[in-house]
Amino acid sequence: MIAFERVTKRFGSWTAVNDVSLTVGEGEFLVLIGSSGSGKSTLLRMMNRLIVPESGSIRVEGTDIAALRPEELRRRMGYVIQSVGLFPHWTVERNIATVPVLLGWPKARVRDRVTELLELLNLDPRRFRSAYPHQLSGGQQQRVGVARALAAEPRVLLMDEPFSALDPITRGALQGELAAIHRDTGTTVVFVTHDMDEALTLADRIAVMDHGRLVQTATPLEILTHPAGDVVRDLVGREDWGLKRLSVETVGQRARPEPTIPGAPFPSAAPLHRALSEMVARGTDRLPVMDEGGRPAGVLHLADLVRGPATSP
Ligand SMILES: Nc1ncnc2c1ncn2[C@@H]1O[C@H](COP(=O)(O)OP(=O)(O)OP(=O)(O)O)[C@@H](O)[C@H]1O
Repeated sequence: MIAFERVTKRFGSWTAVNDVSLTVGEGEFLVLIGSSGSGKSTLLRMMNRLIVPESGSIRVEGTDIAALRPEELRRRMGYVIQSVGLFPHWTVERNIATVPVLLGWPKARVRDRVTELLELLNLDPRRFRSAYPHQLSGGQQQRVGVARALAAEPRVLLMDEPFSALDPITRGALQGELAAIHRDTGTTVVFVTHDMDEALTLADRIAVMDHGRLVQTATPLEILTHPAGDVVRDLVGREDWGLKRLSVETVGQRARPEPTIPGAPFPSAAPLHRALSEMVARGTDRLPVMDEGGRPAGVLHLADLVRGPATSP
């Protein structure tokens, strides 16, 4: 879907991105992570030609983007940034409709799409359609920003620290909404963050950057169990490594196929660290598990949380 081959970008004598090769698969959720100044945003902005590399090639769906007009490329890619960047004198509806209007969609189709997106992002269309950005909370503005980026059904969504200015509750809610949108639409997502918990929650694969170089690209579980070096180890953090380890596997992956037991059933899709918290809260060492259809799906034992692949902080 997106292929970087030996891409380098310099600003004067500073090499912001250094000889990076990276492939993002169709429908993949790739998270770029690294310390401040490591080159994440520069790498992301090269995907929609906001920044042009010195050398190397970037192909999107097989086409070298150097051969495409930037506007054409950007209309095919949604882009969400931390500061949202909504047009202040436009209503929510007009903000979301920006690209569909540019593309000449009929009015009724634009209106239906805005309604659909507001509902998808949990914003009541009756209340928010005609509101102006300054009348919205930060979380609501960010939801509108995501809706706007999705408006013309882009195949790629580029997101640069989109939720980092939000409080933890709103941030968690938006992460959940984004994960659902990704699952339901199959949109390819490239997401920049410096928060490892956010990366572990959202990513199919995590690409770790350090001083302009790509130091590891791997699944969340591999990043945790086989970090490529101290840079990755430090990003993961050594203190609550065990809880992070539990956050990348689901209850369903560890539950035993046993007849269910009394008690409120716990969802099999939930991460294991939530099950641990639930056991502590309930004062129990076993939880009945249910699948997405509400059917019994075995029992999770406390002992199941400490078995599994070898660990490596
Ligand atoms: N337009 C520019 N002119 C000069 N230097 C730049 C420019 N843009 C980025 N840089 C430099 O390139 C390096 C990488 O910047 P980039 O924004 O990609 O980092 P980042 O990993 O996204 O950082 P952060 O997490 O702080 O946003 C930094 O040292 C930055 O100062």
